Amino acid sequence: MSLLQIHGLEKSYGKHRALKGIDLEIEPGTFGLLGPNGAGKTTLMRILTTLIPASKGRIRFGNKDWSNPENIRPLIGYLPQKFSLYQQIRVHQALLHIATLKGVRDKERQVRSVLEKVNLMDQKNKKIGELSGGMVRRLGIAQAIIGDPKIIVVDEPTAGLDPEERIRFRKLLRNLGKDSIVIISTHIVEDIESTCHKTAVLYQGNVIANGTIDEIAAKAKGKVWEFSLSQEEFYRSAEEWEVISSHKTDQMYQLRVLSDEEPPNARECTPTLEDGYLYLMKSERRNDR
Ligand SMILES: Nc1ncnc2c1ncn2[C@@H]1O[C@H](COP(=O)(O)OP(=O)(O)OP(=O)(O)O)[C@@H](O)[C@H]1O
Repeated sequence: MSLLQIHGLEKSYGKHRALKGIDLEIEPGTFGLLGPNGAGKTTLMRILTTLIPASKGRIRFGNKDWSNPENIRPLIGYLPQKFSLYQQIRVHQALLHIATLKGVRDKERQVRSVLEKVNLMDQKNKKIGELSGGMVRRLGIAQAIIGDPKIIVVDEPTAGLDPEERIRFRKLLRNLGKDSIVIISTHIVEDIESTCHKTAVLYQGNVIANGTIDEIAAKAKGKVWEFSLSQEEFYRSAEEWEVISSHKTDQMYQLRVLSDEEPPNARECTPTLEDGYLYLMKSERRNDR
């Protein structure tokens, strides 16, 4: 399957430059877009899904080019962050309607197949208003994958889901990545870690890192430490550290911190994606000052 190639992509809203020259090559599989609020993730996804045009730059997939959005739309499936459909319509009926809008042939078979993929067969006669939040997200994926799009774009996939639904939904995204490009945009690091092969980190309209999960995690190599403090020490000195997490064991507090220098009595840790991401953010913010 082809690569999705993004070159020199820029987007300005008036004077504000939301994307400042994005270069990315995305291969089949699950790909993460990670970044804080305002980094430009939604803007990039809206351009990818042809909802808005870029100000500059080029996107290509095989011999198809985004300068002609009509040709691109059948390639794309999109699950926006705030997805909803009429509450009174039944699941099966809603999907048939979407299949019609997408001009899909063999609608009944397609709808059956997507219902099976997202595990909603048992709910097919339920009204949308009767579904749980997790089921609505899965219905969102079902409508996105009708018509077999080659590129599936998912915004904040697990926002508002309970832990069990979150796990189920991540598994579904991994499965979709077996035969399409799945782009997942989020600021929830765990979603990317448990779903994606590769990820790009966006910050203020630029890609500041791009690589495998291990490569991004390794950005914090030699900077992540664990050590214990008594309760008294914890209250006195925790503020001095850039704490990633802390938990209490008996009378002690165990801290995981980011630090360029080795703290006293600390043990160096293998960085996770979250550590790498936090270190990248810390470095960028230091440069902004
Ligand atoms: N329609 C618009 N008009 C003006 N500025 C906009 C518009 N849409 C986005 N922006 C600005 O562009 C920047 C990037 O926004 P974008 O929504 O793409 O970021 P994001 O990474 O998706 O953030 P979030 O996680 O908060 O959705 C922000 O500074 C935002 O205020």
